[in-house]
Amino acid sequence: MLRIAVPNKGALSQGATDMLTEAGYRQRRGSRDLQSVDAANGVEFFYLRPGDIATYVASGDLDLGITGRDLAVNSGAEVEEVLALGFGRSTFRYAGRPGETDSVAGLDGKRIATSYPGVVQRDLDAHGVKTAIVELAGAVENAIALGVADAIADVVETGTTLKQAGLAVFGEPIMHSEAVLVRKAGNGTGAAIDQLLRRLRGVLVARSYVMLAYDVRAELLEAAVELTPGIESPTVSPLHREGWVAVQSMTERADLHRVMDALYELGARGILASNIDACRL
Ligand SMILES: Nc1ncnc2c1ncn2[C@@H]1O[C@H](COP(=O)(O)OP(=O)(O)OP(=O)(O)O)[C@@H](O)[C@H]1O
Ligand SMILES: O=P(O)(O)OC[C@H]1O[C@H](OP(=O)(O)OP(=O)(O)O)[C@H](O)[C@@H]1O
Ligand SMILES: [Mg+2]
Repeated sequence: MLRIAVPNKGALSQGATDMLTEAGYRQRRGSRDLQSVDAANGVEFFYLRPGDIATYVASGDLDLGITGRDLAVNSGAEVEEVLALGFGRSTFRYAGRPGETDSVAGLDGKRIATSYPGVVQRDLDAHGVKTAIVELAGAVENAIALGVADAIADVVETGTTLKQAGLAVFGEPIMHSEAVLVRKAGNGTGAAIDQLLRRLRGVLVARSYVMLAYDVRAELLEAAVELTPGIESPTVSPLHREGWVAVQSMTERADLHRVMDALYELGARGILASNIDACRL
């Protein structure tokens, strides 16, 4: 059986469970279950704290894990990314009181509070700055006002928490993160892992593409296909109406309305977009 670690709670938990469910895997029934078996697919899931997952996977006890890229780096565990999963996106940034601590060089000799000391130390070393790290479990934005640190480094998603604390980001983003599938560094794959990867890639494609169908006069086909090249090649079928063809092509969701408008202006009609529920490419 393939053994896979999944976040048991927190910012990545629901996204991970949703993605595995869409990929056809049976997930745990209750939010307190620590393990579940999907016998039909030959997979056992272990629900662990997201920050611990890279450590379990690096030890070789579990084959794969879903965690945050920032959490994996922070752990220092020897894992490698197999697939980026497109949810749980965040940036990791320095922040301080505007006008007080507002540059990375200015951190020298100061105190920085964070829940991700591994990520921060790596970045401070790269900048050649010596800064005392104050490790806190959370609500790091309070650390400056409460006098335990001069600056912070934390996950920023919308920026609302920083704004409410009167803090501003400075320096370049330390890292961009999202949920990732990891395996022990140097481990190969096998048929079972390859099948899981195909399923997860199928979910990513189904989420980011739609199936676009339209009718167009045959002489406009080449111009239309330039707008909708698809992934491999569009399907073109004859229409009963003389001189017209029907086209089907996978189109990126993010681009959908621009492409539909351009097709309409070109002369295409009956332009329909539909969701893809699942796919294997
Ligand atoms: N708004 C957010 N807050 C926290 N983490 C986020 C957010 N958006 C995305 N993430 C990502 O989620 C992961 C952190 O999840 P985790 O469950 O450890 O944090 P949490 O939801 O703050 O839980 P806890 O407070 O119990 O630690 C990181 O990979 C982080 O980049
Ligand atoms: O940019 P924003 O959208 O405001 O999101 C980022 C905030 O969310 C997280 O905190 P969380 O709610 O997990 O609390 P914690 O600090 O106690 O972990 C993170 O640590 C930031 O504080
Ligand atoms: Mg948190």
